[in-house]
Amino acid sequence: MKAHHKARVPSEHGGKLGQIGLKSLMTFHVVCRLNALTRQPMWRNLLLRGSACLMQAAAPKFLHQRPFSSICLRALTQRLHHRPGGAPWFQRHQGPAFFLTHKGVRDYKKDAKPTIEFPLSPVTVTDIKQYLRSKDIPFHDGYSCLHIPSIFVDPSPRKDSYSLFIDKTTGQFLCKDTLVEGSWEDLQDCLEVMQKDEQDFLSPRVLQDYPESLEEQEQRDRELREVQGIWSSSVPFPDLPDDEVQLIKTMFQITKISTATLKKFGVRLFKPTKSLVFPWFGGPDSSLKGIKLLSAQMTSSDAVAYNEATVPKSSSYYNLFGLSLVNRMDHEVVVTGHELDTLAVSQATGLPSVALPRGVSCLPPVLLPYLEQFKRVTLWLGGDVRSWEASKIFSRKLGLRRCTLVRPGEYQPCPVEALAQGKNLGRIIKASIPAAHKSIVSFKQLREDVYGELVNTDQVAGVKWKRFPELNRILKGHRKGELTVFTGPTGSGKTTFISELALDLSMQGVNTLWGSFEINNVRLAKIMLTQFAMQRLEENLEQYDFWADKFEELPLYFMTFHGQQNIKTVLDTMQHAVYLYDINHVIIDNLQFMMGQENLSVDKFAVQDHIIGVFRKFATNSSCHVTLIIHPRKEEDDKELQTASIFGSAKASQEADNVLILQEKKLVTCPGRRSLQVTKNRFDGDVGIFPLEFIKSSLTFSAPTKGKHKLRKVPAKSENEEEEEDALGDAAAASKEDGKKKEEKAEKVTKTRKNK
Ligand SMILES: Nc1ncnc2c1ncn2[C@@H]1O[C@H](COP(=O)(O)OP(=O)(O)OP(=O)(O)O)[C@@H](O)[C@H]1O
Repeated sequence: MKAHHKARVPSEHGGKLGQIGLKSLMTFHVVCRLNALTRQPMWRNLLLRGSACLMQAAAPKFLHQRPFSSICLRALTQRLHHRPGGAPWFQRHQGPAFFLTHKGVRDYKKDAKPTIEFPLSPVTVTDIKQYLRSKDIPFHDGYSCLHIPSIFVDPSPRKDSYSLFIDKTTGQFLCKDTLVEGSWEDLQDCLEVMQKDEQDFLSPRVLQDYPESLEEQEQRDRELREVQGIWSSSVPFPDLPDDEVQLIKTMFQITKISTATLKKFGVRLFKPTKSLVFPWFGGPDSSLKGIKLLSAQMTSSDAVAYNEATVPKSSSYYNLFGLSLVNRMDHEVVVTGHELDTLAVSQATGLPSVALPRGVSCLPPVLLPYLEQFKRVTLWLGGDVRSWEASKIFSRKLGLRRCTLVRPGEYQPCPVEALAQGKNLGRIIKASIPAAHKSIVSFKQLREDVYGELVNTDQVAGVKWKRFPELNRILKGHRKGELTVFTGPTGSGKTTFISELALDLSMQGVNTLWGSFEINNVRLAKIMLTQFAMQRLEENLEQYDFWADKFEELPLYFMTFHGQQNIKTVLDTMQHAVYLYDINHVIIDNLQFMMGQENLSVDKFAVQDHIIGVFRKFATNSSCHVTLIIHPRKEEDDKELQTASIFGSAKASQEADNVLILQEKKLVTCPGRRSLQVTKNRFDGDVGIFPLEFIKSSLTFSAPTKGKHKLRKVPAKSENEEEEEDALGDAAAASKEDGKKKEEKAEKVTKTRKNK
């Protein structure tokens, strides 16, 4: 059971399910409108407003280079399978609009891809409250939302129902009675219309009843059929023969979960793939909105590895599993990171429990209204450091004062494991610690944290790169809350390298936000997709859809800024993305382009220092890693870059936790020889350098193995070059122990060579 949590991360592309017969499920790509906990889309015409934009990799405009307005801000949260030759996304959204008549024409679109706006000037909770007061609208100040009486239901029969929730951070609203939702501006519009026409309420039909396009309808129907098809051919546990139930329970290592619990939560078995089926019931009629399938597989170390797949796809699967069993009067809930954990908590404690749809990777704000009723929320997301970090971040969204956290550890694994080990789950929950912490703490309060860091050193060191083992040896991993400064000579491949570095992390579930100020997002996507597919897709166009579909699955988001930007706008957008998508890594490429050229002539160092300070603060406060690409000072042809070569004052390297330099060996006759040098590593001090081999066809930099590297350099190199490369190779291999020494050796060799 050790690998239990690691195993929970859904396999990159659906894993086993895809291979063993659920092909249609895995390749099922639709434009869907089934975010049915909340979805009755009422989206304002996004193209009317906005400046900058967040965009997910899934957006077809991103992948297919369609013309689009650069002024909209949208985060596409739905899957979209768009084939070249198909109708461009923007055409599909020219569907019928509904017009409200005040202030001229205002159109509401039935948008098949719900988009989340980032307002020009972000709304604050004070603005919302002031506005509500000015309109004489009573409100309750909730944890994450303000609650007001719904304007979409007749107020006369249900006077005290505060069923409309306004997100305090974004202003996004949801009426839980009718499932009408929209932006803060949408709500203001509705209120204005209502008051102008002296109405007590608006019919939700006004905002919902307009036809969707044929294509949208077909896709939706297809998806529903898929959900219903799988559901109806799945068997409820009580209907299965005992020996089969036992077999399945053993397979999933849930022998302690009773059949009664599985029945209570409506879990079924899909026999063709031996998958557990978790239903998503939602909407006012509690109908079936989607399903999650979970398959289990034994690993070589006798642990169980889980693979999961959802319909609709994970980016629009908004099921808080267990919510349908929660009573309106329940004031306490245990939030888990997995459906099986929710079964375990419920069975062992009788407490209401819900599971997050995408585990520890994110808590979408769209779910927050459903958690408002709880006065106490216990977050027990798993048994590893990642779950612990996620619970701290999620508790901020949920409101610190009502949250308590179960600290993972040897004696407190994830709930289903705790149940298997015969632990007292009720006691563990009772012992959970308050999320709100005072700013002055004693060692007594810290000692558990310190102990946790000592026993989980590997997890604390962060996410390991799969393509850059040498970097793992030096930096130990990619950690939240750090600032990395990356530099290298002009045109040396900084963007290309960081693109692969970030891609590697996002393939391991690190939610990533790109701010590419120099090259446009289509070019960037092309580079990343090529690196992802590890081949020239130009020559294999028939494979494009295959790779694009997989690429869409990555938690990658892009700001659509280009060229000079106001730092506050950039920062607001980053903050917004962190709230919406639990971003863990932001890449700014590059500082000089973002600052713009005109600034450089004023007090460029002061401006740069200010910006670096702002990013540093953001990284720390948002527990988010920021990678900042900075152009070097004027490069000298015959000199390697040093930390001091970073453009500006010393602030960049002082503030940074990590300083990385892409070195280009100018004197080496063979072009393209690059190496990556780590000159600062605040985590454990190890520094070092290792060679990179650029593979042009795949645009990848993945470091060659030492043997391979040596083999390659044999024929056409001079003695000195060989000597130098040996030094670099050795430095890489031994960087764990004595990175500094080897680096010196490499430098010495280079210097000797130059002097000659
Ligand atoms: N090691 C390499 N050898 C040869 N060509 C490379 C190498 N790395 C990247 N390139 C190519 O060099 C070009 C410039 O790369 P890239 O834009 O990543 O550099 P950069 O350092 O970010 O540039 P800039 O200084 O303009 O920001 C691209 O066409 C890329 O494919």
